Amino acid sequence: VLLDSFSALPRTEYDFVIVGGGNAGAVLANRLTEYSRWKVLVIEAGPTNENVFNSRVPGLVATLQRSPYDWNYTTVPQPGLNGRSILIPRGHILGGTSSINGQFYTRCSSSDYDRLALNHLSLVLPADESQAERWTEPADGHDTTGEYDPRFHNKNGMTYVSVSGAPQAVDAKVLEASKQLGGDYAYRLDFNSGDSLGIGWVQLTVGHGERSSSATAYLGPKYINRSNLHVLVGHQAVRVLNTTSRGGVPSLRTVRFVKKTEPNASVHEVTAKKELILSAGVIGTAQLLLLSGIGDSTEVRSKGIEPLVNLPSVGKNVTDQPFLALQWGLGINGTVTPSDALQQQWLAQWNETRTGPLSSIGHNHLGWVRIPDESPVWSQYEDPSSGRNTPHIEFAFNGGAFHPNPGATLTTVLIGLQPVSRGTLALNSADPFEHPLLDLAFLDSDLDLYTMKYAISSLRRFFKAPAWDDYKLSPISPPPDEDDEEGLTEYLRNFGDSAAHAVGSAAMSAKNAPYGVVDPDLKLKKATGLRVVDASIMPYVTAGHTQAPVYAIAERAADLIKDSWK
Ligand SMILES: Cc1cc2nc3c(=O)[nH]c(=O)nc-3n(C[C@H](O)[C@H](O)[C@H](O)COP(=O)(O)OP(=O)(O)OC[C@H]3O[C@@H](n4cnc5c(N)ncnc54)[C@H](O)[C@@H]3O)c2cc1C
Repeated sequence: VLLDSFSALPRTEYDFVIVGGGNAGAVLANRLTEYSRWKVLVIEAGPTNENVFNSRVPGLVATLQRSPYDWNYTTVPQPGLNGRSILIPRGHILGGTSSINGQFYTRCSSSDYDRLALNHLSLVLPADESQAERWTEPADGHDTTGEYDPRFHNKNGMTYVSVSGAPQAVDAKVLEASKQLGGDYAYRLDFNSGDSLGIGWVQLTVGHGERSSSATAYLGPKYINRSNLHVLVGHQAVRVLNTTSRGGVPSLRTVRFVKKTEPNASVHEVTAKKELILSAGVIGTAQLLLLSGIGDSTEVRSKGIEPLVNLPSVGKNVTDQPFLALQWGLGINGTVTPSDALQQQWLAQWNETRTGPLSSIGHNHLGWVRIPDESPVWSQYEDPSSGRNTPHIEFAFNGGAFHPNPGATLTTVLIGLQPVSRGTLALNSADPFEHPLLDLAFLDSDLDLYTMKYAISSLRRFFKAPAWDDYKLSPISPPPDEDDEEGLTEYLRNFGDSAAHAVGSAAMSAKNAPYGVVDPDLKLKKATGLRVVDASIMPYVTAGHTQAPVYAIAERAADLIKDSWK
């Protein structure tokens, strides 16, 4: 049941209280209320996703950033980006970041999951993740034979996943170049099969032309209206409280929260009889832990907060992937430049039939490449990837127009998938409404710089395939040549950005490890009553986009929680 005021809550004790109705939180809300005797409350800071039109239309994704549905975080000045501060979006809406993200569905590699599989959190690809997936046909209903491998997909899960339903002229070029070059660029029938290397068709969390988020899938009408589920939107958790009077191991089952629009009005508290679950995301979860005195005791005390659990790893180890967009002009006649009139036409088509360019996101292929084993870089650095089926870099191609003719420009996105730079999240102050200090340490490591340079040169090699000849591609604001090491470094520092895949601020570690925030069963170390389930628990970023791994973690966590209490 969706609620927007504390006074509408019938009780202040629930079996489970989940902070954050985001990508992971919505999964838990659904799975834990499958037991009708368990009463579950979700506290979500953002508004409901219902009737947020731009979140429903896949192709309007860019309009959700810097909107009321985005927390609008900014990093501190990044030395690796020549002192620039960059925007870090996060979903501030039911469904969390799955309601505002790019909708790419990338499971990453099977060895990424093996590496996450510390003891109990044994994620099996695709078993755990596939509970999330509801494979469906693309919006345009085209024949998808040869565009994915049905052996790896599940039609009976929750979140719609489909290949793109809006073809572009550039698609044929990408495939032809892949065929001509082979090797690193060979066609991969399905990069969500556990082996992701090569170039293949994108898979998107889109069903019947609409975004499928954790909110539309796991909190759709037949779930959110369960009488044992209350979803309180517009309320922000500000502190976790210790309810043990006896001293000793803290019991962290009570959470304090306020209505976002009236932060100085009443402060409310609810208690979980069984567990309090933090699913507030890589930024929200770590900030809430620190605000509660859970973190490095000296650091929290310096902000005027009484230390509660000394866990110095809270807010450390934050890992995000560097990103670079490069544009290429086409030296041919007959290209299409998207205009307002075209956009209106596309919108009308979407409104009428849920088809057309806005039923997709502009990227129809992704490429996944490894830095070769014989690269001299490996004599200096350890390979940060989880295994030999795992890429170091990703390319995405956006052809600029959904038309028989190509767009006037081709945009390529490059991502360094396995960064070794590690950042931090720290409190700015004890005020829960002040954004934390977010330092993602982009391009601090020389290996991360090398990886991005490798991505640029690999992309240039791809564009040397004869398939591209008749497009007469010319780079717009191009990076310097390969042999200009310093110029390339400067270019990356001036134009590098975030892929928005941060993880690791409340990382999982082995049970008796002297570092880490949660045990492999995702319970907070040195306390009882509290689990963390979201992207913050990932000690490494998986080699791809992070929503599919978050679904897998949340589904697995739901099973662990059910096993503990049923
Ligand atoms: C712009 C963008 C594009 C992306 N594109 C892709 C993509 O195409 N494919 C992909 O796989 N991944 C993508 N990602 C990453 C991916 O979506 C996220 O890693 C993932 O969804 C995170 O899930 P989560 O459950 O950890 O957090 P979230 O989904 O962010 O959930 C956290 C929830 O907690 C709420 N919250 C936070 N603090 C509080 C508090 N104190 N009290 C109450 N509620 C609180 C938030 O409002 C939010 O709803 C993208 C990310 C961004 C930002």
